[in-house]
Amino acid sequence: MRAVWAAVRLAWESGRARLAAYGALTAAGALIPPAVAWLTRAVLDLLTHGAATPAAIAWLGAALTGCGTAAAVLPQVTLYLREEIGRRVGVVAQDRLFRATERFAGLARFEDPAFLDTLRLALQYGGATPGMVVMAAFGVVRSALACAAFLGALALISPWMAALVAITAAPALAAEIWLSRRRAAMLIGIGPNERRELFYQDLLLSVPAAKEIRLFGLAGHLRGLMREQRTTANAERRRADRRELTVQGVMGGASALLAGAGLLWTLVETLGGGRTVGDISLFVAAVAGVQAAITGLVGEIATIHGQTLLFGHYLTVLTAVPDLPVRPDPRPVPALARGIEFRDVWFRYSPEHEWVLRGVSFTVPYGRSVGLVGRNGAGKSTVVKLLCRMYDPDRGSILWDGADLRDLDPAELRRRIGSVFQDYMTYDMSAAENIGLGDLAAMGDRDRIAEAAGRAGAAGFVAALPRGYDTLLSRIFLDGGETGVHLSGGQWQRLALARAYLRGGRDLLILDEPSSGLDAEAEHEIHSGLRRHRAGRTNLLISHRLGSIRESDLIVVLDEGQVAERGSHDELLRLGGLYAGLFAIQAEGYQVG
Ligand SMILES: Nc1ncnc2c1ncn2[C@@H]1O[C@H](COP(=O)(O)OP(=O)(O)OP(=O)(O)O)[C@@H](O)[C@H]1O
Repeated sequence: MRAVWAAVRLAWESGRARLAAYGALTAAGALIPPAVAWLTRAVLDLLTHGAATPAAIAWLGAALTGCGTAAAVLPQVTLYLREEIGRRVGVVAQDRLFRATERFAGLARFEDPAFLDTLRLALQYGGATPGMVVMAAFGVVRSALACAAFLGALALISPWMAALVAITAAPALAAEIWLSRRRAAMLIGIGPNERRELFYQDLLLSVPAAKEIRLFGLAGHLRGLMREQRTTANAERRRADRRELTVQGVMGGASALLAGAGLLWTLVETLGGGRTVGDISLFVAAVAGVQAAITGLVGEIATIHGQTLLFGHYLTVLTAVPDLPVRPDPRPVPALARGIEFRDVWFRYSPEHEWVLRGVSFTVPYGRSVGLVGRNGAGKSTVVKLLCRMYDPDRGSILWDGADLRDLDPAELRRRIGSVFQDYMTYDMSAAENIGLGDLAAMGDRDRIAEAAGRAGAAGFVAALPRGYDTLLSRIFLDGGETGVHLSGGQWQRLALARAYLRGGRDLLILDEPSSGLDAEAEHEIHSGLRRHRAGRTNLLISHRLGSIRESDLIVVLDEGQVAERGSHDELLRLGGLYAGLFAIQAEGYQVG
């Protein structure tokens, strides 16, 4: 009932007048068939008893014509309203769902397969279900009204028959509810298969994957995996369809037999003189009408039941507790004055995973540049994600001028940080938008965007694009009928850097492998720029290119989730440990002969 109520409220909030009009027209539509049956009976009885006056026939004819016209027009109007209500509810439901996902300040929810299944079902059914539930609820009212009107008419002729028809509806209702519960369980059960099928579909059509798929000849293999998921899901759907076919077939057959028996009985009674021709006409219409109404009623109730089970996933997402606890009265995030400290930080991505950070402690002092180095998988990017509070440490704390990040509002914290992530985004948007997304306030400020591009070494190639900053950087969309431009990896990386530069005077700049895709000349240029930009700014630079790290005020060496060494470049070389070893290997690689 909670889900039904939530769905109705959603529809109501999406447009009250439309919903009220739909309700009124539905009720009117429900009463037309019984009215027609009753009027037909009156016409037949007047004619067969020879008591018809022209005036009476004219009134009855006019009433029948009115009913016929309404019966012809109302379905079109209600259909339009139904579609319109569905569209409007869909917009509101989608908006609320995505707003709800914005409450997940961290990343953990999006890495939880069970939650992703729920999210997919919420997306799939959240928009359509409220409309369907409300329509079905109106359908219940319409069918109940029609049923009551026909049963009333039938009861006037034969109370026993009316009672019998009403009683036989109970098993049909129970059977339909059972079926709808099974169907909802089936749809939930095949959710993971459908999500995997979508994954293979996306992969097969994805531009970044296209090269490897073609070169390695993976298309057939992936298509097979996709079909496997569809076949598994289809087997479940087929089982549900067959179950419904059997149950509904038995129920339908039973009601047809009942109707036949009732008709026979009335005909026998008519032969004995107990009934009029009008009675027979009303009886036939009433039995058909009651059965249709009960079938409708049962179907609508089953729809409500099944849809609300699925709508439960939408409500689960809407009411899910945030993944990162945010204090109701978070402390303000002051401008950084002393520095950021990792204090004995332990972290793993979930209780099933190994520890990634094991007692990490170091400080990024205010105004200083810190380099973070280590082998692949040492935990460097994890440090970055924790700094941006995408996750909370399991033990220990990260302190912003002494304040635990857990006590700060993540959104406010992030406003103070500029960052280039290792897996930076490439947006299928214009060059200006690709930079402007770094600071929405500067999106319309072409001077600031151009300045950030200049500092990231992107101004030259952006200016050479067909429409400069307005060039669409995408080959998957058209821009005014023209295809966009495809950038090279290094060019994209410069735009990501420009995005970070656009955030300008943030308190902390984080650069995770900002030059990994650049050629030697560009890397030199970017690092000269970075050196100037980093000077006097609090920043953390991660790079495997130790040449770019060496000028950091402090270098922290991570090894298997622990701080193995720390010091300046010269100190670490003198130490002769991991850093010195890695540096020597790289330096050796640049020696000739
Ligand atoms: N989202 C995640 N879920 C589970 N495990 C993860 C996730 N991200 C990273 N890991 C694991 O955490 C460990 C550290 O990864 P991290 O990306 O921090 O390493 P890194 O030092 O940045 O490596 P690289 O130099 O290769 O970029 C790895 O073992 C990785 O498998």
